[in-house]
Amino acid sequence: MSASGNVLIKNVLVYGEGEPTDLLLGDNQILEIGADLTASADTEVIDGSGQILLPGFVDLHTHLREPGREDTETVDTGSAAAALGGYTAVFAMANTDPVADTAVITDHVWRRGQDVGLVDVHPVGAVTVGLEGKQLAEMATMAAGAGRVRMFSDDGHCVADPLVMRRALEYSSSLGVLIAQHAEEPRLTVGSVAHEGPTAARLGLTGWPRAAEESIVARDALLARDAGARVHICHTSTAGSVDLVKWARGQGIAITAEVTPHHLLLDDSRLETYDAVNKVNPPLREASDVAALRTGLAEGIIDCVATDHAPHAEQDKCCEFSQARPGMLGLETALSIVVETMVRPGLLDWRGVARVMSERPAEIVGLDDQGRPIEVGEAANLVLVDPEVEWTVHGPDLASVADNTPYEAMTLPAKVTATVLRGRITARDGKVRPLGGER
Ligand SMILES: NC(=O)N[C@@H](CC(=O)O)C(=O)O
Ligand SMILES: [Zn+2]
Ligand SMILES: [Zn+2]
Repeated sequence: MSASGNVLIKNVLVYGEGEPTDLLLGDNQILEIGADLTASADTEVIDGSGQILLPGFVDLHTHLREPGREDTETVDTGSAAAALGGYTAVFAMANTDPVADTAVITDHVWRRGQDVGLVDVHPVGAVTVGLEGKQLAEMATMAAGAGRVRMFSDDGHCVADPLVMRRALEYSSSLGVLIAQHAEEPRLTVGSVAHEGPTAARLGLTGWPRAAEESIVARDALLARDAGARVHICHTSTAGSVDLVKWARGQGIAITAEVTPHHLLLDDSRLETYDAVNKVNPPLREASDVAALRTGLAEGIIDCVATDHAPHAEQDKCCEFSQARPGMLGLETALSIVVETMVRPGLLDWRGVARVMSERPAEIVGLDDQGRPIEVGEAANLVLVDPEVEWTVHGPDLASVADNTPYEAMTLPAKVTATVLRGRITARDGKVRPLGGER
C-alpha cells in the first residue's frame, strides 16, 4: 500500500508491544498503520527498528522563565528542551516576572510557543494576584483568552490561606479549570533548605518537614471535597502524601497528583557535598520516600510524572547552599529517569510509561488531542524512543540556557530519537526543527 504523507515510520514497536509495524503520518493525523507501507518521494522516512513508539509526552509542570529571566530559559530554548525530551505539550508555570496573573501574559506565552512551533506551550495562570496569596486573580479572563488557560497555580508558593484556597477551588470548579497546589505550609518551612531528617541535622541544614507538605495535601483534599472541586498536587515528595492521596480518592475526592523524576531517583544522601545543584523544593527526601513514590506511581495513586523543570543561573546555584535557589532541569532527562527508576526495576512497562507521561497528564488538564491512542485518525503527536541506547548527561550539551542538571556525568538508559507534533517532526536525532528553520 502507498499513500502520500509527510512522515513514514518503519518497523516500530507501538507501545513496545506485538510485532513491528509501519505508520504513515499526514498533516495532523495518523493516516495508516500496517505492514510494508511505502512512501512517496517527498515523505521523510524514519527507520524505527528496535525502537518504541509512544504518544507524545505531556508535562504539567515546567518553568520556562519567560518573561523576566531569559538569562536562564526562554520559550524558545525551553521548547527545544521539551521537544528533545519527547514532549508535545508542556504547561509553563506562572512564577515569571511579571507574574502570569493576567490574560496579557498568558496569551503572550501561548503565542510565543506557537511561533516557535516545537511544542504546545500552555500557560498556567496564577491563582492569586502576584502570587501573593491574598486576592484571587482573574481566572475567567485568562481561561477565555487565546491561551485558554485550564490550569492555575501559584507554584513556587503555596496558596497557604485556607480561606483563599477554598474560594479558589469554588471559583475553579464553576469555571471548569484545575487548581494545582504547591503543598508547603510556609509557617513550617521558615528558613528551610533541606529535608528535615538525620542528614540535614548532621550537615547543619535547616529542615523542611514532611508535615509541611502533608498537612496541605490533607487540608486541600478536604477543601476540594467541600467545594465539589478538583485539586492537583504538584511534586508529591513524601510517603505520607501518597497515603493521603490514596485515602482522599477512597473518599471520592477528585484529587490528582504528580511526582518529579528527581524525587523518583534521588534522595537526601546527595546533600553530603553541599552542592546546591541538589537543592530543590520540595527537598530530596529519604530512600523510604523514594520507594513509596515509585510504588505509588506504579499503582496509579500518583497519576503522572511532571518534570518541574526549573532552570537557574550559575550565580544562583554555585553559591552557599542556604543562599542558592531551589530547582533543577528536567525536560531532556525525564524519560531516561523514568526508565531507570520504573521500567528497569519492572514497576512499569511501556504502556505504563505512556500512561504516566502522556495519557494521564492530558486527561487531567483536558487536552483532547494529546495522550491519545496510537490509531488511524488520531492526532499524530508521537515520540520515538530507543530503549537500548545509553547516554551520559552533560549540562552544557542540553538545550536549556541554564546548566543545573543534577544528573551531570551520569550515564542513563533510553533516548528520544524523534518527536512529532501534529504530523511534523520537531526533533530528530538530537536536533530540533523549529518553525523558523533549523538552528
Ligand atoms: N521546584 C523548585 O525548587 N523551584 C521552582 C518553584 C517550585 O516548583 O516550587 C522554581 O521556580 O524554581
Ligand atoms: Zn512548587
Ligand atoms: Zn515548579
